[in-house]
Amino acid sequence: MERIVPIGNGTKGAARRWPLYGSAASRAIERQAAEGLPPHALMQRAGQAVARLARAWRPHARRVLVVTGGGNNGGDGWLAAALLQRHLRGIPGASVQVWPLGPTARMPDDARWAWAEARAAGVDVIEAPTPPATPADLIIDAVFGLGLSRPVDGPARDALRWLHGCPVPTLCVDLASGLDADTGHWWIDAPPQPGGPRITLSLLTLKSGLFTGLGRACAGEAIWFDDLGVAPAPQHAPDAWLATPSRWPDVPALRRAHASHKGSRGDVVVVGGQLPSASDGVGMAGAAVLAARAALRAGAGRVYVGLLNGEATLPPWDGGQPALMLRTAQAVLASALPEQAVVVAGCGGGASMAEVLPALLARAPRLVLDADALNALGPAAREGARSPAAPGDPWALRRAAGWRTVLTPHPLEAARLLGTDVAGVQADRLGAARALAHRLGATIVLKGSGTVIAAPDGAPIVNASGDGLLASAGTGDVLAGLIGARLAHGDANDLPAAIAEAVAAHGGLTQRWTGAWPPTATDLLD
Ligand SMILES: NC(=O)C1=CN([C@@H]2O[C@H](COP(=O)(O)OP(=O)(O)OC[C@H]3O[C@@H](n4cnc5c(N)ncnc54)[C@H](O)[C@@H]3O)[C@@H](O)[C@H]2O)[C@@H](O)CC1
Ligand SMILES: Nc1ncnc2c1ncn2[C@@H]1O[C@H](COP(=O)(O)OP(=O)(O)O)[C@@H](O)[C@H]1O
Repeated sequence: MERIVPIGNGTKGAARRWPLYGSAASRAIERQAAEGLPPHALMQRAGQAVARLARAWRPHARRVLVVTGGGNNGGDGWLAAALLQRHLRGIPGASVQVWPLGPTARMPDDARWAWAEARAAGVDVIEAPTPPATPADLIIDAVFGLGLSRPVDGPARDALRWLHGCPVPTLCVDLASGLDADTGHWWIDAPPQPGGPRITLSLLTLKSGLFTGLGRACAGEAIWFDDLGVAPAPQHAPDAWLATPSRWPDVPALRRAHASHKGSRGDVVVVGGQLPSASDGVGMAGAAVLAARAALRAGAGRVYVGLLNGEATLPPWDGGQPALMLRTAQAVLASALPEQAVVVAGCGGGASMAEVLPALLARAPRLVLDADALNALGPAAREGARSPAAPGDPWALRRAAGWRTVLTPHPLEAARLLGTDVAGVQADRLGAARALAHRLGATIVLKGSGTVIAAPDGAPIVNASGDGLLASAGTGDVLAGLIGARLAHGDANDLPAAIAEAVAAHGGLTQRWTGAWPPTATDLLD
């Protein structure tokens, strides 16, 4: 059994990728494993793992309530109840109660066997439609796991609303009941915020839905994993990969590179940051400066900022980071920077972004598109790869030339590109990122809790670092700058993996934060 998140303090430790599986692949792995094992072996291992973690997490819990459903997730709960009952037997005041939601008569074989074990162990079964009045020190949520793929209503919904709002430490078996294993969609019409401390133990496989969408919000403070002694066969391809942690930027390696110079670290140019004009008074230069500062902080050799709106007066320098080279976007376009540097375009670009975007698409072999550059993408991008491509279609030209295009949308920007809404994107973030990657032949970084990095080929990567402290203006600009710096460092043959390093490092910035006040985007770069 291993703890997967939160990532330990050794964030610079060995990078490890975990395979993530959806429900179909998990079931296939389970079927194949079960064929080679004695009856009920997997459920026995699952129940043992649940009981072991429950005891380790809450060693002083005396009154345990196990809430079970009618499938094998419930079966895991029944067996854990049997084992905890044996462990607590004879301790004054100790009790293990099971509250089954719905009839136990039609349970699958494994679960029926576990139910019989629990009855034989003498667990107390609550036969009531309403939650037990007896207080518990620990709740085990074993209602739904892989088997949930539609909204929960009726008595089950009421019970789950009670369970999730309960201020009692709760261990979720496989998944918090209500969470979709594939997507991280939440199937209950009540907020997924846990009422008390909570952890989740994923069994057999790590499910994709645990790490993106509402997965992390529902799973609690830690996600544990027990593979039940099963190694998936190679034919079971992962649906995604969990990336944790990042070794980049590798400060010791930069220190050791005695023969290096600023040119060998690579150049980044940020094009964006609309300066306020006399007519509209709207300025967003700070976003471009944040991206540029992030690129510089992460070790890019030279960082330029091309600010938009030539009518306005260009600030002479950035007082916080005078090493940045400020100029107008027109000056950038008049130079060879689009060809030579990694171009990060869009941060704070506003409506002016549309004026420079066509030139950047046509000239920049390494291009990161964020924010207003995404909003300025024309119908060619929305329609995606056309066959045959219209003459001059920049996307077709970029694909043909093997140029690198990275898009970093947040869910609303992704929704605009896909012609859907935020709910549509969030309901299946892996699917949305894959769809955009296919459509554009580009690498997509779909931001949010469990950022998804998807290329046109291969399984997406899901980022495990970061938390709610990132939810403030400007942190996305910082990410765009970090991705720019990572690409400028070279050695990005595996583009999604290189981007995942930058995304993981970005999330790691909040992990280091110890201040009493939440950090601003600038604080993250101190
Ligand atoms: N069989 C085994 O040996 C193993 C089983 N495992 C456990 O088994 C789980 C999967 O078991 P199942 O496939 O039986 O699925 P679940 O137990 O997750 O769910 C199936 C049950 O939920 C009910 N249900 C589904 N959607 C509902 C809705 N919207 N409203 C009300 N009821 C609903 C179904 O009628 C059925 O009773 C895994 O998540 C895991 O916890 C794992 O421990 C691996 C080993
Ligand atoms: N709850 C969260 N958990 C993890 N990461 C988050 C969370 N909220 C925001 N982020 C991250 O913060 C960044 C916000 O980016 P974005 O929405 O573009 O903001 P802005 O445009 O203001 O900079 C993204 O990298 C996103 O993944």
